[in-house]
Amino acid sequence: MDHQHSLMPPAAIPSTTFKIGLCQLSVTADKERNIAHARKAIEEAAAKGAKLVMLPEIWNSPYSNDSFPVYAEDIDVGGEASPSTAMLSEVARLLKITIVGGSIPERSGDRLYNTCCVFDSDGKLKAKHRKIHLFDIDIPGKITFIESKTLTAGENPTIVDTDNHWWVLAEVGRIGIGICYDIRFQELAMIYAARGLFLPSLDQAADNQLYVATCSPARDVAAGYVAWGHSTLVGPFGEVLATTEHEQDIIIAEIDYSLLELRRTNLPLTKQRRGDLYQLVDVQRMKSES
Ligand SMILES: NC(=O)CC(=O)C(=O)O
Repeated sequence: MDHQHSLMPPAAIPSTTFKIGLCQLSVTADKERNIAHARKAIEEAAAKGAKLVMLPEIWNSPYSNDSFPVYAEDIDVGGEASPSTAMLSEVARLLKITIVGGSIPERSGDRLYNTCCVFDSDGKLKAKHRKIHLFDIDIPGKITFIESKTLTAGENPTIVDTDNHWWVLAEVGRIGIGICYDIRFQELAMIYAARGLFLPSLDQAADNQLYVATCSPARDVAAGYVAWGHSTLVGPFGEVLATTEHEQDIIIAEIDYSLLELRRTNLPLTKQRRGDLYQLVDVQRMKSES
């Protein structure tokens, strides 16, 4: 008897759909509470069927230059040095879900980054995206925020290929990661789209024929930086599939790959692009191929 063959899973056709959960979290100065609170929200999203769960930017700490060094964690060391990522890894493994862990302040040597960790359904750290475009802005009379006072910019776009376990019966596809201000730089979404991406947490859904999921902290008017809320899932025609208001909330919505394929067939933008007239250079790919 061919034992290896007998261990093969029964033939199953993976579903083209899966549910995503966007956890619009309230964030406080109490880090332990923030971690427990995020865990509860992830569990709730998974209980509602989400196979991919997303958190907002800086969910374990107030969003301020004073807080980043105090709340920062050494992700590479892990364990007690990084209670936030330890929680994400554990809950991803226990619930068999993929987590795009918003972002937390990361300490690496003498540098700090604004970093998103992605965990697969075995709880393994699949990718770490360090915010590429730092939020250095000055709107007179309204807001000045200079992230580069404390943070260092990341150097790479991040694309994650998630698992496709036969027992899960749905993969959550190829994900491109962007953190907040990264969303404003369309070249990043274009690079992600050019790499055949399914689901970036970035903008420009219709232009690049992608699903786009954005996840914000809940609005807190007493905070130093007041987030907008309104976490949203947008489909490949630019259609808003699910959204919310300012308050804490969990959005559960469906992603369907077959729709993505259909849209790309209906409007074959990739084939019609006039690469002979203009070109977007993927520096990361060029580096890795040279
Ligand atoms: N926090 C950010 O990075 C940016 C932001 O809030 C915005 O682009 O607006």
